[in-house]
Amino acid sequence: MSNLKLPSQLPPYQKQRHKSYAGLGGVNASAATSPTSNFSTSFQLVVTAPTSSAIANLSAMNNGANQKIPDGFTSMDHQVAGHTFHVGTDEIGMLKSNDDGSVLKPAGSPMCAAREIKFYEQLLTTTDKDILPLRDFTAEYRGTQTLNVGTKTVNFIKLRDLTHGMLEPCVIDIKIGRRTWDPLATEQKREAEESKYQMCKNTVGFCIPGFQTFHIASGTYKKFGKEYGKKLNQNTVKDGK
Ligand SMILES: O=P(O)(O)O[C@@H]1[C@@H](OP(=O)(O)O)[C@H](OP(=O)(O)O)[C@H](O)[C@H](OP(=O)(O)O)[C@H]1OP(=O)(O)O
Ligand SMILES: Nc1ncnc2c1ncn2[C@@H]1O[C@H](COP(=O)(O)OP(=O)(O)O)[C@@H](O)[C@H]1O
Repeated sequence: MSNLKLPSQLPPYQKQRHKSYAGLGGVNASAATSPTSNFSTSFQLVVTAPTSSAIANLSAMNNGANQKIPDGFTSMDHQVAGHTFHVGTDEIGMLKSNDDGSVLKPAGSPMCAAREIKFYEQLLTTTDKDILPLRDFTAEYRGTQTLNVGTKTVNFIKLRDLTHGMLEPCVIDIKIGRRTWDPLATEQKREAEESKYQMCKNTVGFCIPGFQTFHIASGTYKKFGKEYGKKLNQNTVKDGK
């Protein structure tokens, strides 16, 4: 019999080992584990849901360039995929709030933002027994926040940082599903999506846009990006090599 015990003060996301879940639309799952704490695995899921025009208007502010990380925020240390913030370029990416440590994700295109926000808002109030279990697989939603970034006004989705409190988090972003394009996607987008991660998506039904591992012996991280993930196949994906 094992005498290993979970520390009672760990937040819920560190107590659970979750399964992955495939939803109706596109699904991204980010998992974070820390090699220096027992049983600390969590998943963050982003499930797309139908659009809403009110939310679409909110995110419509997100067009254009920006050059500066707003005061009170930093770029994310442990981001393994998705859009990243590059000071001096037009690219807007994830931010981390200095006050409560929340992760701020740029709301993106109006349609994607609307779906993502609607999903999180539905999840707060739903009584649907098919949707409720997703709460256990999803980062805590903390609303939206509008920031002035350079000369632009940008809307962000605010989430709890799944790596919060972890000293050396190992993180993986898993994109679930064979089909990663939207029913309303253009032919061009559809073709682009179908040409990526083919060997994984068509066989195991998911792909890995990025991950990082921490090596205790050397005290360093190893990061693997989307170009690495695109080369994985049904065999190599098992070990990530
Ligand atoms: O070009 P890539 O390879 O970075 O593709 C982006 C995707 O990254 P991936 O390679 O699938 O991990 C990326 O996927 P994630 O959001 O990272 O899951 C988006 O699909 C992105 O499209 P959009 O700009 O949000 O409309 C995709 O961008 P587009 O090239 O379609 O504009
Ligand atoms: N709640 C979160 N906590 C910690 N890291 C996160 C969280 N949400 C996203 N990330 C990090 O940001 C990356 C991009 O997030 P994702 O939701 O996939 O964005 P996008 O939809 O732009 O691809 C993930 O790979 C992960 O590293």
